Amino acid sequence: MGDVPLGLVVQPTHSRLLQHLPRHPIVSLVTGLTLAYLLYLVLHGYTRLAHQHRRVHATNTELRREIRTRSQLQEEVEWLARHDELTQLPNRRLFMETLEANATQRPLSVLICDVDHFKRVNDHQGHLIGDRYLDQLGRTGRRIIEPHDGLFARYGGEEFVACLPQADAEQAREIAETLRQGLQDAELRHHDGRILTASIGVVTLVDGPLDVAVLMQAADDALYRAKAEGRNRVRAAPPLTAMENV
Ligand SMILES: Nc1nc2c(ncn2[C@@H]2O[C@H](COP(=O)(O)OP(=O)(O)OP(=O)(O)O)[C@@H](O)[C@H]2O)c(=O)[nH]1
Repeated sequence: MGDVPLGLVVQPTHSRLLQHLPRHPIVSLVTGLTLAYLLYLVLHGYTRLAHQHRRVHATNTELRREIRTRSQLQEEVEWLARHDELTQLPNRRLFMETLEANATQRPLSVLICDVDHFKRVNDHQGHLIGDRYLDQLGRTGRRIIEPHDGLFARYGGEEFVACLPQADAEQAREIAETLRQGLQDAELRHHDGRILTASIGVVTLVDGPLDVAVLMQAADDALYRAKAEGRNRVRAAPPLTAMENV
């Protein structure tokens, strides 16, 4: 007191301390265990969720890959339905569809081109060389026909066809002659050194409705004449008008 500082010392007695210990240690234990269990549940749930998330992600990736593969296959199937695998050219089906799509175009010309004595190539040089020749003839034909807004297609075997919307009889004949010359200039040779050639039949629908069978028959007749008259030449059918085309 006065200048002497006043100090206060608290010293609980042993019995007092015992009074503040939990009265029910079992309650504390259960609470602790419950909390630990809840923590375990939370952690376990989180781990399971993370695992499921990874699985869903992997399944999604796999699904996306599968969809990509299927749509590529689908595109391939659709392409093959309208193209020739050997030459990559449009096939007969696409050619026919193109004709139908141009049903109202006048004039509308068609060429049929048949390789001369092609059997000899297969017989003397083998089918593989024959295939390679068809491929090269296809490329040449495409290069010549497409700039005229035409479609060059493989009709089957060693026969090719071209659809030339808007080409009149004179133009179609000129294009056919360019094609014949171009195929010859490709310089594909028979076993004896002779150059491989082709014969071409041409027809033009001038007016009247399109009858595909009539048009193709007329082109075929012209081709037959080209063959009969010595091959390696172009022959044109008389232009088809409404009168002839019925
Ligand atoms: N290598 C090969 N040959 C084919 C293919 N398609 C058809 N050919 C062959 O083409 C030949 C056609 O022969 P032909 O119809 O007798 O006609 P050509 O020998 O060309 O005689 P002409 O038409 O009368 O000038 C056959 O030998 C067929 O096997 C093909 O995809 N690849």
